[in-house]
Amino acid sequence: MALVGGAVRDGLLGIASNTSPDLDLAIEGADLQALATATGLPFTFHAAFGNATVTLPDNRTVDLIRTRRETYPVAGGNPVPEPGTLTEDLQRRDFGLNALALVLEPGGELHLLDVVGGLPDIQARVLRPLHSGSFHEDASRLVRAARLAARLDLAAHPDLLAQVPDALKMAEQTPRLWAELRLLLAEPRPGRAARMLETWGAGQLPPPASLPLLDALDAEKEQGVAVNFQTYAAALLHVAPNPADLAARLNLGEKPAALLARALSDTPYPDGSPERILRRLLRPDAYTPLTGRDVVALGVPAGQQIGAALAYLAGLRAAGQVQSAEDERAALRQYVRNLPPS
Ligand SMILES: Nc1ccn([C@@H]2O[C@H](COP(=O)(O)OP(=O)(O)OP(=O)(O)O)[C@@H](O)[C@H]2O)c(=O)n1
Ligand SMILES: [Mg+2]
Repeated sequence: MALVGGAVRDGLLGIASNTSPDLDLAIEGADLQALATATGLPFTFHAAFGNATVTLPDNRTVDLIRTRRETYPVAGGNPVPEPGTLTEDLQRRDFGLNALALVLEPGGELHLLDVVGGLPDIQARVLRPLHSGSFHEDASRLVRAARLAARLDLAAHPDLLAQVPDALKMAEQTPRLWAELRLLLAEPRPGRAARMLETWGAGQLPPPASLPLLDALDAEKEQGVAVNFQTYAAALLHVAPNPADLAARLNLGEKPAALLARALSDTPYPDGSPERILRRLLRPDAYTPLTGRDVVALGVPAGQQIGAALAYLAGLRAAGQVQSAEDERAALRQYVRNLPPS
């Protein structure tokens, strides 16, 4: 049994594992459904690969992985697994620094297994694919590389850069690439990850016009503003040539499009809300229209007249006759003067 993947990588890079809370355990020749059942914890079993994901009481997950070889009958599609040794399992992986294993011997002792020359990659902080067909077979690795490079301050090895055109060629027919692009939006700095892709010659994978927006959201985050996944996704949709198509590809659901519509509306939202964060970026000249309370303060009598006054303002706004809250106040003062005496 061996600990593999992100936890080993992050440990060797000296990064606290809270950036990668999920553990991957590779196990040779065992029935992982039986093993997961024996833990007494809730789990899901992935029959195609013989893997099981166990959920710990604190909600972290442990992936139990049956060690395997992989072949790609159709490039871009899912690999076909065959049972294999731990060594073979490490060799099928994406990058040198993700292919290290901390082996737990039956006697309890631990040792680090490096069958792909991953340790020098850790030292050089470099992302290196394990063979020259890596991105052709699985183009999603390009986006994984950008996510990791942005998160962990890693550089691209020349072997990676050489394969960028292969990944771009295969992008359309690699559903997993779009799933990784969705994950990119959940990274700590999605704008930085998108810029990595751009630097590597793959700036077209996210809609290119989105890069300044993603940068701006990263900058907000840097300032301590809470910018969530939905906000990044909405920004991406705003500039996508075909938003519905992109939302479907990235499996974004309805929420980001709905958030975008609210951000672009005139409805007031509290400071610091996703709607306001986006509105400030997408419509820098937008202002907060007057509300019922403002209207009462300006002398419109409570009751039905408030709705009528707000509708009057909405009409002016739609006609482009007011451009600021001050314009609205001025228009409303006029409106109040012209009200019939009650
Ligand atoms: N297309 C992929 C996806 C995953 N892996 C391997 O599976 C491991 C676990 O994958 P995942 O949990 O997605 O990524 P981590 O590297 O663990 O990074 P993190 O969880 O921190 O994002 C990776 O390290 C890598 O060895 C791979 O080789 N090719
Ligand atoms: Mg992981």
